[in-house]
Amino acid sequence: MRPYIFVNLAMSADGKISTRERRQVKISGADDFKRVDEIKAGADAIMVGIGTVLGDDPSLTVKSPDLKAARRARGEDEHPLRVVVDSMARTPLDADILCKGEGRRIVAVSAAAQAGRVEALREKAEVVVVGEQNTDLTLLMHELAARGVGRLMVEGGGTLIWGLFRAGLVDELITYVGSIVIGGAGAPTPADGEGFAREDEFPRLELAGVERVDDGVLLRWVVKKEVHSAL
Ligand SMILES: NC(=O)C1=CN([C@@H]2O[C@H](COP(=O)(O)OP(=O)(O)OC[C@H]3O[C@@H](n4cnc5c(N)ncnc54)[C@H](OP(=O)(O)O)[C@@H]3O)[C@@H](O)[C@H]2O)C=CC1
Ligand SMILES: Nc1nc(O)c(N)c(N[C@@H]2O[C@H](COP(=O)(O)O)[C@@H](O)[C@H]2O)n1
Repeated sequence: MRPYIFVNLAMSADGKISTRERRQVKISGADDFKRVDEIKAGADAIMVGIGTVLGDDPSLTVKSPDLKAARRARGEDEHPLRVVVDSMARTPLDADILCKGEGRRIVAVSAAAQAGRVEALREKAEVVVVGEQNTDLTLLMHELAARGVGRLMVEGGGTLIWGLFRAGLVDELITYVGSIVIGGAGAPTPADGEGFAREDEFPRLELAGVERVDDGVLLRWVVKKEVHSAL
Protein backbone atom coordinates (compact mmCIF):
# COMPACT_ATOMS: atom_id res chain seq x y z
CA MET A 1 0.00 0.00 0.00
CA ARG A 2 1.20 3.52 -0.74
CA PRO A 3 -0.22 7.08 -0.65
CA TYR A 4 -1.73 8.89 -3.62
CA ILE A 5 1.31 10.85 -4.85
CA PHE A 6 1.01 14.18 -6.63
CA VAL A 7 3.88 16.40 -7.73
CA ASN A 8 3.40 20.16 -7.81
CA LEU A 9 6.08 22.39 -9.29
CA ALA A 10 6.61 25.68 -11.04
CA MET A 11 8.74 26.00 -14.15
CA SER A 12 9.72 28.83 -16.45
CA ALA A 13 8.36 29.09 -19.99
CA ASP A 14 11.57 27.34 -21.12
CA GLY A 15 11.15 24.42 -18.71
CA LYS A 16 13.54 25.29 -15.85
CA ILE A 17 12.68 25.04 -12.14
CA SER A 18 15.59 27.19 -10.90
CA THR A 19 18.84 28.77 -12.11
CA ARG A 20 22.02 27.00 -13.17
CA GLU A 21 23.39 27.83 -9.67
CA ARG A 22 20.31 26.08 -8.20
CA ARG A 23 19.14 29.35 -6.74
CA GLN A 24 15.44 29.45 -5.91
CA VAL A 25 13.42 31.61 -8.30
CA LYS A 26 9.94 33.06 -7.85
CA ILE A 27 8.09 31.61 -10.82
CA SER A 28 4.54 31.50 -9.44
CA GLY A 29 2.46 34.65 -8.95
CA ALA A 30 0.26 35.46 -5.94
CA ASP A 31 -2.73 33.38 -7.11
CA ASP A 32 -0.57 30.35 -7.80
CA PHE A 33 1.14 30.56 -4.40
CA LYS A 34 -2.37 30.71 -2.86
CA ARG A 35 -3.35 27.58 -4.81
CA VAL A 36 -0.15 25.82 -3.69
CA ASP A 37 -0.92 26.70 -0.07
CA GLU A 38 -4.42 25.22 -0.47
CA ILE A 39 -3.28 21.91 -1.93
CA LYS A 40 -0.51 21.71 0.69
CA ALA A 41 -3.11 22.21 3.44
CA GLY A 42 -5.15 19.39 1.90
CA ALA A 43 -2.24 16.93 1.93
CA ASP A 44 -1.27 14.56 4.73
CA ALA A 45 2.42 14.93 3.97
CA ILE A 46 4.76 17.04 1.82
CA MET A 47 8.12 15.84 0.49
CA VAL A 48 11.32 17.34 -0.93
CA GLY A 49 14.77 15.99 -1.75
CA ILE A 50 17.90 16.98 0.17
CA GLY A 51 19.06 19.06 -2.82
CA THR A 52 16.07 21.37 -2.31
CA VAL A 53 16.68 21.59 1.44
CA LEU A 54 20.34 22.53 0.89
CA GLY A 55 19.53 24.93 -1.97
CA ASP A 56 16.33 26.65 -0.82
CA ASP A 57 16.01 25.93 2.90
CA PRO A 58 12.20 25.69 2.58
CA SER A 59 9.93 25.42 5.61
CA LEU A 60 7.09 23.77 3.67
CA THR A 61 4.64 25.22 6.16
CA VAL A 62 1.03 26.15 5.39
CA LYS A 63 1.01 29.94 5.17
CA SER A 64 -2.67 30.99 5.42
CA PRO A 65 -4.02 31.41 8.99
CA ASP A 66 -7.45 30.22 7.78
CA LEU A 67 -6.04 27.05 6.25
CA LYS A 68 -4.02 26.35 9.41
CA ALA A 69 -7.15 26.86 11.53
CA ALA A 70 -9.14 24.52 9.28
CA ARG A 71 -6.49 21.82 9.72
CA ARG A 72 -6.59 22.25 13.50
CA ALA A 73 -10.41 22.06 13.41
CA ARG A 74 -10.09 18.72 11.61
CA GLY A 75 -7.85 17.49 14.44
CA GLU A 76 -4.69 17.70 12.30
CA ASP A 77 -1.37 19.45 12.93
CA GLU A 78 -1.19 22.96 11.42
CA HIS A 79 1.23 21.69 8.80
CA PRO A 80 1.32 18.38 6.94
CA LEU A 81 3.98 15.84 7.91
CA ARG A 82 7.20 17.10 6.31
CA VAL A 83 9.46 14.52 4.68
CA VAL A 84 13.06 14.91 3.44
CA VAL A 85 14.60 12.26 1.16
CA ASP A 86 18.20 12.29 2.33
CA SER A 87 20.25 9.08 1.93
CA MET A 88 23.30 10.35 3.82
CA ALA A 89 21.53 12.28 6.60
CA ARG A 90 22.91 15.63 5.37
CA THR A 91 19.90 17.69 6.48
CA PRO A 92 21.29 20.61 8.55
CA LEU A 93 20.00 20.57 12.11
CA ASP A 94 19.03 24.23 11.78
CA ALA A 95 17.14 23.75 8.48
CA ASP A 96 13.80 25.56 8.42
CA ILE A 97 12.02 22.31 7.59
CA LEU A 98 13.14 20.95 10.99
CA CYS A 99 12.74 24.15 12.98
CA LYS A 100 9.82 26.23 11.63
CA GLY A 101 6.24 25.45 12.66
CA GLU A 102 4.74 22.65 14.70
CA GLY A 103 4.11 19.16 13.38
CA ARG A 104 5.85 15.91 12.58
CA ARG A 105 8.90 15.49 10.36
CA ILE A 106 10.50 12.44 8.79
CA VAL A 107 14.01 12.30 7.37
CA ALA A 108 14.32 9.23 5.14
CA VAL A 109 17.92 8.00 5.08
CA SER A 110 19.74 4.88 3.86
CA ALA A 111 21.79 2.37 5.85
CA ALA A 112 24.91 4.15 4.49
CA ALA A 113 24.23 7.30 6.53
CA GLN A 114 26.71 8.07 9.30
CA ALA A 115 25.38 6.88 12.68
CA GLY A 116 26.33 10.15 14.40
CA ARG A 117 24.38 12.25 11.92
CA VAL A 118 21.38 9.95 12.18
CA GLU A 119 21.39 10.20 15.98
CA ALA A 120 21.61 14.00 15.82
CA LEU A 121 18.68 14.15 13.42
CA ARG A 122 16.59 11.94 15.71
CA GLU A 123 16.47 14.89 18.13
CA LYS A 124 14.52 16.87 15.51
CA ALA A 125 12.64 14.32 13.43
CA GLU A 126 11.68 10.70 13.06
CA VAL A 127 14.43 9.05 11.04
CA VAL A 128 13.35 6.19 8.79
CA VAL A 129 16.04 3.94 7.31
CA VAL A 130 14.98 2.61 3.90
CA GLY A 131 17.51 1.28 1.37
CA GLU A 132 21.21 0.43 1.45
CA GLN A 133 23.03 3.27 -0.38
CA ASN A 134 20.14 5.46 -1.57
CA THR A 135 16.79 6.08 0.03
CA ASP A 136 14.44 3.42 -1.39
CA LEU A 137 11.41 5.43 -2.46
CA THR A 138 9.05 2.46 -2.75
CA LEU A 139 9.85 1.28 0.79
CA LEU A 140 9.51 4.84 2.02
CA MET A 141 6.00 5.09 0.55
CA HIS A 142 4.99 1.94 2.44
CA GLU A 143 6.35 3.48 5.65
CA LEU A 144 4.35 6.67 5.02
CA ALA A 145 1.15 4.72 4.33
CA ALA A 146 1.71 2.79 7.58
CA ARG A 147 1.80 6.17 9.37
CA GLY A 148 -1.56 7.17 7.92
CA VAL A 149 -0.42 9.22 4.91
CA GLY A 150 -3.12 8.96 2.25
CA ARG A 151 -2.20 12.00 0.11
CA LEU A 152 1.42 12.97 -0.44
CA MET A 153 2.46 16.20 -2.15
CA VAL A 154 5.94 16.31 -3.67
CA GLU A 155 7.52 19.74 -4.34
CA GLY A 156 10.77 18.61 -5.93
CA GLY A 157 13.43 19.01 -6.98
CA GLY A 158 14.11 17.49 -10.34
CA THR A 159 16.26 14.61 -9.10
CA LEU A 160 13.66 13.40 -6.61
CA ILE A 161 10.84 13.77 -9.16
CA TRP A 162 12.84 11.72 -11.66
CA GLY A 163 13.39 9.02 -9.00
CA LEU A 164 9.66 8.89 -8.31
CA PHE A 165 8.77 8.59 -12.01
CA ARG A 166 11.42 5.91 -12.49
CA ALA A 167 9.93 3.91 -9.63
CA GLY A 168 6.39 4.30 -11.02
CA LEU A 169 5.34 6.32 -7.97
CA VAL A 170 3.69 9.40 -9.49
CA ASP A 171 -0.11 9.55 -9.82
CA GLU A 172 -0.50 13.18 -10.83
CA LEU A 173 1.75 15.98 -12.09
CA ILE A 174 0.67 19.59 -11.60
CA THR A 175 2.87 22.08 -13.43
CA TYR A 176 2.64 25.84 -13.28
CA VAL A 177 4.33 27.38 -16.32
CA GLY A 178 5.37 30.95 -15.50
CA SER A 179 6.11 33.86 -17.78
CA ILE A 180 9.91 34.00 -17.48
CA VAL A 181 12.84 32.44 -19.30
CA ILE A 182 15.66 31.12 -17.07
CA GLY A 183 17.82 29.27 -19.59
CA GLY A 184 20.99 27.31 -18.99
CA ALA A 185 21.70 23.77 -20.15
CA GLY A 186 22.58 22.81 -16.58
CA ALA A 187 19.62 24.49 -14.88
CA PRO A 188 17.30 21.99 -13.14
CA THR A 189 14.18 20.80 -14.95
CA PRO A 190 11.08 19.04 -13.59
CA ALA A 191 12.57 15.55 -14.05
CA ASP A 192 16.37 15.38 -14.09
CA GLY A 193 18.43 12.31 -13.14
CA GLU A 194 19.54 10.10 -16.01
CA GLY A 195 16.22 10.20 -17.90
CA PHE A 196 14.46 7.44 -19.80
CA ALA A 197 16.30 6.15 -22.84
CA ARG A 198 13.51 4.27 -24.62
CA GLU A 199 10.06 5.44 -25.65
CA ASP A 200 8.40 2.40 -24.10
CA GLU A 201 9.75 3.53 -20.72
CA PHE A 202 8.19 6.99 -20.85
CA PRO A 203 5.39 7.49 -18.34
CA ARG A 204 2.30 8.46 -20.35
CA LEU A 205 0.10 11.29 -19.12
CA GLU A 206 -3.51 12.26 -19.65
CA LEU A 207 -4.23 15.99 -19.66
CA ALA A 208 -6.79 16.63 -16.90
CA GLY A 209 -6.84 20.42 -16.74
CA VAL A 210 -5.59 23.64 -18.32
CA GLU A 211 -6.17 26.99 -16.67
CA ARG A 212 -4.76 30.51 -16.88
CA VAL A 213 -3.37 31.54 -13.45
CA ASP A 214 -1.61 34.88 -12.88
CA ASP A 215 0.39 35.45 -16.06
CA GLY A 216 1.00 31.76 -16.68
CA VAL A 217 -0.67 28.41 -17.27
CA LEU A 218 -1.55 25.66 -14.83
CA LEU A 219 -1.42 22.18 -16.32
CA ARG A 220 -2.75 19.11 -14.55
CA TRP A 221 -1.69 15.70 -15.81
CA VAL A 222 -2.79 12.29 -14.54
CA VAL A 223 -0.31 9.45 -15.02
CA LYS A 224 -1.80 6.61 -17.06
CA LYS A 225 -1.71 3.41 -15.10
CA GLU A 226 -1.17 0.89 -17.89
CA VAL A 227 2.45 2.04 -18.28
CA HIS A 228 4.81 0.12 -16.02
CA SER A 229 7.86 1.54 -14.27
CA ALA A 230 11.28 1.27 -15.93
CA LEU A 231 12.71 -0.74 -13.01
N1 LIG B 1 10.27 25.55 -9.02
C1 LIG B 1 9.89 24.60 -8.22
O1 LIG B 1 8.70 24.30 -8.13
C2 LIG B 1 10.89 23.88 -7.40
C3 LIG B 1 12.23 24.05 -7.64
N2 LIG B 1 13.15 23.35 -6.91
C4 LIG B 1 14.55 23.53 -7.24
O2 LIG B 1 15.16 22.28 -7.48
C5 LIG B 1 16.55 22.37 -7.16
C6 LIG B 1 16.96 21.16 -6.34
O3 LIG B 1 16.77 20.00 -7.12
P1 LIG B 1 17.84 18.83 -7.07
O4 LIG B 1 19.20 19.38 -6.96
O5 LIG B 1 17.52 17.93 -8.20
O6 LIG B 1 17.57 18.15 -5.66
P2 LIG B 1 16.34 17.31 -5.06
O7 LIG B 1 15.63 18.18 -4.11
O8 LIG B 1 15.58 16.62 -6.11
O9 LIG B 1 17.14 16.25 -4.17
C7 LIG B 1 17.86 15.24 -4.85
C8 LIG B 1 18.61 14.39 -3.89
O10 LIG B 1 17.71 13.53 -3.19
C9 LIG B 1 18.44 12.41 -2.75
N3 LIG B 1 17.81 11.13 -3.02
C10 LIG B 1 17.85 10.09 -2.14
N4 LIG B 1 17.26 9.03 -2.64
C11 LIG B 1 16.83 9.38 -3.87
C12 LIG B 1 16.13 8.65 -4.86
N5 LIG B 1 15.78 7.39 -4.67
N6 LIG B 1 15.85 9.28 -6.02
C13 LIG B 1 16.20 10.58 -6.20
N7 LIG B 1 16.85 11.33 -5.28
C14 LIG B 1 17.16 10.72 -4.11
C15 LIG B 1 19.79 12.43 -3.48
O11 LIG B 1 20.80 12.91 -2.58
P3 LIG B 1 21.49 11.84 -1.59
O12 LIG B 1 22.14 10.82 -2.45
O13 LIG B 1 22.44 12.62 -0.77
O14 LIG B 1 20.37 11.27 -0.78
C16 LIG B 1 19.56 13.44 -4.56
O15 LIG B 1 20.73 14.08 -4.98
C17 LIG B 1 16.75 23.67 -6.41
O16 LIG B 1 17.41 24.57 -7.26
C18 LIG B 1 15.34 24.15 -6.12
O17 LIG B 1 15.24 25.55 -6.13
C19 LIG B 1 12.78 22.49 -5.94
C20 LIG B 1 11.45 22.29 -5.65
C21 LIG B 1 10.40 22.95 -6.38
N1 LIG C 1 5.06 26.44 -6.57
C1 LIG C 1 6.25 27.09 -6.51
N2 LIG C 1 6.43 28.23 -7.21
C2 LIG C 1 7.61 28.86 -7.19
O1 LIG C 1 7.75 29.97 -7.90
C3 LIG C 1 8.65 28.35 -6.41
N3 LIG C 1 9.85 29.00 -6.39
C4 LIG C 1 8.42 27.17 -5.67
N4 LIG C 1 9.39 26.67 -4.91
C5 LIG C 1 9.14 25.65 -3.93
O2 LIG C 1 8.64 26.20 -2.72
C6 LIG C 1 9.53 25.90 -1.67
C7 LIG C 1 9.54 27.02 -0.66
O3 LIG C 1 8.72 26.64 0.41
P1 LIG C 1 8.49 27.59 1.69
O4 LIG C 1 7.90 28.86 1.19
O5 LIG C 1 9.80 27.78 2.36
O6 LIG C 1 7.54 26.81 2.52
C8 LIG C 1 10.86 25.72 -2.37
O7 LIG C 1 11.79 24.99 -1.67
C9 LIG C 1 10.41 24.97 -3.58
O8 LIG C 1 10.14 23.65 -3.20
N5 LIG C 1 7.22 26.56 -5.75
